[in-house]
Amino acid sequence: MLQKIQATADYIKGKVGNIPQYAIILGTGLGELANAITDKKELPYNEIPNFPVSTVEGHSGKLIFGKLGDKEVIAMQGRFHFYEGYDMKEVTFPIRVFQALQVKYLFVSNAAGGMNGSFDIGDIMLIDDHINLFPEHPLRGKNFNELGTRFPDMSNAYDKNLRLLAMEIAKENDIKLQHGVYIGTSGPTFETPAEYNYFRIIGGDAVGMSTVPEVIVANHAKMQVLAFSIITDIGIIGKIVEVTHEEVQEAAKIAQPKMAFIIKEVIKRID
Ligand SMILES: Nc1nc2ncn(CCNC(CO)CO)c2c(=O)[nH]1
Repeated sequence: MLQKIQATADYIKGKVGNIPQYAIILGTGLGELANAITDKKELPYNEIPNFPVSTVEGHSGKLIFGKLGDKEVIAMQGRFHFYEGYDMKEVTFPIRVFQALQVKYLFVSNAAGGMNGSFDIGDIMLIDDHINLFPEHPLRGKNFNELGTRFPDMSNAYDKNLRLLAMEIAKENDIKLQHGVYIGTSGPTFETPAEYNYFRIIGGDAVGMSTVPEVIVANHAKMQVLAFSIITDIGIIGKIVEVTHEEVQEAAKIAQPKMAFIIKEVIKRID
């Protein structure tokens, strides 16, 4: 695995030269932030050795290098999901490549179902913490000490200082910013009413099918992580809420400019 990671990192370095320390994962319907990147260089996933290929509508499948404001960034336009059939090492392979490229900060976005009654569709939820309900763990198996420790600490998986900065920026710019716990599930089915109630009872504020594996590996790699969910539908305990991928994409599009602004401002103010 280490050879594959290094070969992919070397390929990317050969293609784009200097490597930024900021990486962004753009989730469903969240391509807006990519439009804000200037001096772009794009690498389609299918041209990058060892990279999986995204199969989900709304996940175009390319690495974008460029500037967000005056900071160099790497953006993943399209991510890999466990439900597509990739194993957790494949789902998180891009994070290992970012680690090999010396990326220090990972910004993650996703579309998620709201479970907190105070949320509205289109809200942005700053992720404070997660509950991992995936059936497979990205760190299961042999641990490579050069990648990280066997038993990583997860007490600050969503970096507190970055979260405080994001909240400060949202307040300064009158952007409503919810916050809460993200529940990561395998999908591809949306949750049943009983699962929905279970997720809420165990402390979830939003539910989705991504983010948790990437954040675990990013913490293993000692990256600082900041993550947001765009709330695309709101379930209410006891009320059946029908969800479609099209509605998810539509709702995400509405909220993404605000999320893009916050991430851009956070990157601008770091260091
Ligand atoms: N209720 C609910 N609403 C959601 N909106 C987005 N997602 C994340 C899943 N996203 C999939 C399907 O849109 C595409 O990756 C979910 C979810 O899992 N549950």
